[in-house]
Amino acid sequence: MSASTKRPRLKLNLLGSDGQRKCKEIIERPVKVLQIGEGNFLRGFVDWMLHESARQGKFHGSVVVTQPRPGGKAKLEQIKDQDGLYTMITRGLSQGKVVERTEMISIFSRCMNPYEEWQAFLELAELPSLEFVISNTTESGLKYIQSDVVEGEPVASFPGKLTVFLHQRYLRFEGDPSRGLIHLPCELLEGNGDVLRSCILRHSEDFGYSEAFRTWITDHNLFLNNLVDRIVTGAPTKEEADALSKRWGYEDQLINTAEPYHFWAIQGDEGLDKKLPLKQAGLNVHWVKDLKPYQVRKVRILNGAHTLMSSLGILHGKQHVRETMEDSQFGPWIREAVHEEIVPALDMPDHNLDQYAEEVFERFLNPYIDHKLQDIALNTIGKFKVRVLPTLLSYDQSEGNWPTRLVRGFSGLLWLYRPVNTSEGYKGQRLDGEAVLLRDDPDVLAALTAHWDHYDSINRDREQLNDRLTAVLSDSTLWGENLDERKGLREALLNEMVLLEGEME
Ligand SMILES: NC(=O)c1ccc[n+]([C@@H]2O[C@H](COP(=O)([O-])OP(=O)(O)OC[C@H]3O[C@@H](n4cnc5c(N)ncnc54)[C@H](O)[C@@H]3O)[C@@H](O)[C@H]2O)c1
Ligand SMILES: O=P(O)(O)OC[C@@H](O)[C@@H](O)[C@H](O)[C@H](O)CO
Repeated sequence: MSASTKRPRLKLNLLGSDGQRKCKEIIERPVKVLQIGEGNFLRGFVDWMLHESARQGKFHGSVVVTQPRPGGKAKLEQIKDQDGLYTMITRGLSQGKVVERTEMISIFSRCMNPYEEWQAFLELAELPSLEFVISNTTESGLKYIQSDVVEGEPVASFPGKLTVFLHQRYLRFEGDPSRGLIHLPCELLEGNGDVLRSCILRHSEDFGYSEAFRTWITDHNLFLNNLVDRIVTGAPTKEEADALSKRWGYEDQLINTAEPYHFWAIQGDEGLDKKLPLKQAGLNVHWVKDLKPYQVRKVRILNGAHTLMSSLGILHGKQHVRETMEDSQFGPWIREAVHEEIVPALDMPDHNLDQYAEEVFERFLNPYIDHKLQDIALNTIGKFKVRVLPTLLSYDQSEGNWPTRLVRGFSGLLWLYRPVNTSEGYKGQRLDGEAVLLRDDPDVLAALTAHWDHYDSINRDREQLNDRLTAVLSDSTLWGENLDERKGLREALLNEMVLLEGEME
């Protein structure tokens, strides 16, 4: 048995009288939030924010945390086992300076497994103090899955479960308009609030609930579209956790880590900050009238730069974002691509895009995070279509020519994604000849494999390359349109691909 396993588990009674008093003071507050999801992100973002606001005496409530699916109750058990406590480590660069902060988060007053405590879960719906439902169940969790409701049995899906929960509340308070809840689904889907409301309305029809209930849902519950942004990296390495445990004298199995940057844009009335006092607690939370610019800004600049650097970086043997940003050629190239090609194409002068881009670069350079290009490259064709291609196409319209860096990034992606189907999956090739596993939709990879079939990269025939490129660009199932019809694009890409071909060893 290692020394660390002998240390006691984090519990309230290990904190000393002052620590206990501070934590209890928050834990014993009335339940204001039902949280669906116990993952790293919610604990490192929303719960951390609520705790900060509570600590400042602004948010007078606590959170009941529940798990969103029948499997994976382990984390919930761990939270229960630690009296709801966990340590949050914030670290990275902020305005050029290294930040490292450790906080004890004590916002959870109860943990509940709705699949084993269905009745108790429904009883929460009857709490007069309840005001919010917050979730993050990944893109897979926030969707309508047809199901039936059986008295006394839990519904599996998150929206299905919430429908029964809201119906219980509606009945208990006899449709009182003031008892509706504020819903903040944090899943990374455009119009996440609208998606949740429509799932609930659909389930309520399936479950045979009344029209009056549906009116109460629509008129007296708020479903707020919102955009979250923070890189939450979860547990530290085992070695680091052991070292921390030694220093603290107890073991925390729920240590969470995140970057200092945090941003939450919520489409809703600023007056709601009275109920959810996050902005007034100094947190980077914005109540906005129109979420779209924030979404576009994040997807095109942050995610766009990630997608742009991933294929070209992998082709050149790079592993991580920071390493790519620190490279004397790639670093300036990415910065120029963003400032000179992505930002101008957005035409959003009032949104401090260049400043946002600089913040993004600082986040990319976070010395504590090794963000793998391979992970970012997962499903890259679909991501490129949404995160980079619209910029490339709109730049063309406004400037009348093709942006050289985005074209280079696109050619890197096309060069890497010339798949060969092997027994280990579809593989591409780096410039040094090393094989790279390509992780994308099998249909996408099969289509690309067919387009590049029998391509002879040894003899370097420009005409043959031109033919293959024509086939790939014309495949509108990949790009949403026939890109070969875009004047001059194929020629621009062809020139870049010939250069890449020349760099192959
Ligand atoms: N970690 C980050 O930096 C970060 C930043 C912004 C957004 N996000 C998004 O947040 C989501 C969760 O990330 P995380 O870091 O908390 O991961 P995590 O693995 O710690 O948590 C995932 C959570 O989603 C639930 N879940 C997974 N599949 C589900 C399904 N099919 N139905 C219902 N629930 C399901 C899990 O039970 C768990 O509660 C991801 O989709 C990610 O894109 C993460
Ligand atoms: O999470 P993905 O796979 O959709 O995209 C990869 C990254 O661009 C993404 O994880 C960002 O780091 C994140 O969106 C920052 O909030």
